[in-house]
Amino acid sequence: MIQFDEVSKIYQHNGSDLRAVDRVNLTINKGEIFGVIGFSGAGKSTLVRLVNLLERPSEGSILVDGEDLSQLSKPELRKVRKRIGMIFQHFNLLESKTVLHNVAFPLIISGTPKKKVQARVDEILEFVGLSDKAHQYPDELSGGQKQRVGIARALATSPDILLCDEATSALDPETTKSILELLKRVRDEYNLTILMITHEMNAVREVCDRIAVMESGCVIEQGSIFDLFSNPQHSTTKNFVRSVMENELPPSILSGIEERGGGRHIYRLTFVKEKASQPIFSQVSKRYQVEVNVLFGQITELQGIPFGQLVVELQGEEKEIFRALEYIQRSVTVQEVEADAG
Ligand SMILES: Nc1ncnc2c1ncn2[C@@H]1O[C@H](COP(=O)(O)OP(=O)(O)OP(=O)(O)O)[C@@H](O)[C@H]1O
Repeated sequence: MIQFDEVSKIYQHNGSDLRAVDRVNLTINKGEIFGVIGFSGAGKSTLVRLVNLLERPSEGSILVDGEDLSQLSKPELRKVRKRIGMIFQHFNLLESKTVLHNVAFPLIISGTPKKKVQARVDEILEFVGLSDKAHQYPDELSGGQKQRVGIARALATSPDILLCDEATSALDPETTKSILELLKRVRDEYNLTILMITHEMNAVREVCDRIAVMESGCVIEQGSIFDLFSNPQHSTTKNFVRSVMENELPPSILSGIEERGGGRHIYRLTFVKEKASQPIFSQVSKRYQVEVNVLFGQITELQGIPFGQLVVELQGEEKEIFRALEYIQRSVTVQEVEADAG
């Protein structure tokens, strides 16, 4: 478990304080894949580097499995760092060493006996699917293969925590997918806690259990993937969600309705799991004197679970519309669209 308690990192910039990380509170549970998303400069890299004390907090404390690493002596810290692996956007491999040597490196410097090194490297290269590349050099590998080496190296010392700093940002979408699947397998098979930072909403959507959104050093919103995708509160979160799911009513449709005038009863319905495929509208039309006009919608998957959003206009007498709404609300989340239509 990783706990951030009122953590700030303050740099000096042109003689004044720059709060790269600003009073952050976060709890990342054991075995969880936790994503931190934010635009460039939001403070994500600084946040992740605070976990293994590549940066020291200026204020607050970070507990790793209940232990405040900033209180440890240097030898103690070296020991603890073996429990925290890290992978990077540009892989940071030793170019003059083979794949085998790159993965063995953290084991060798921590004094692991030679026989054990060989066995562990074999095992971990097999896990990441690179057994046949053991004697090749990084520049003979694709980006995805290099990141697999990065992951193998990070896992060599059997850590409990894996920190991922924009691990898929240099990769094409297909390779990104395969690396994210590998990270999921890492969590599932080794029960690691994974903290990944990224500016790609697609990456967090694929693998994360929960996410935090950062802006100007602060965590502005956090929650489960479902919470943040179905009901983002902050405008920055809405922008990220929009980058992977068109969930706003297109202006052309909205202005068409406005031109027709009269009262508008437009709602966004969010369907999750099995409810995404329920024939709810035929039920509504049968039970109430209401017409359901679907304006816009899509069904997608979040972590393999159906997730849909529909924007509908309900037409009929006010009283009937409200009764119909009450019925719909028993199955799905309903929001009025006017609030975020602009
Ligand atoms: N060593 C440093 N000294 C001074 N300022 C720094 C230092 N490291 C980061 N910063 C500043 O802290 C802020 C947050 O930077 P950080 O790299 O953590 O953001 P980020 O969200 O990871 O962005 P990116 O994705 O572009 O790396 C930025 O304004 C950056 O310029």
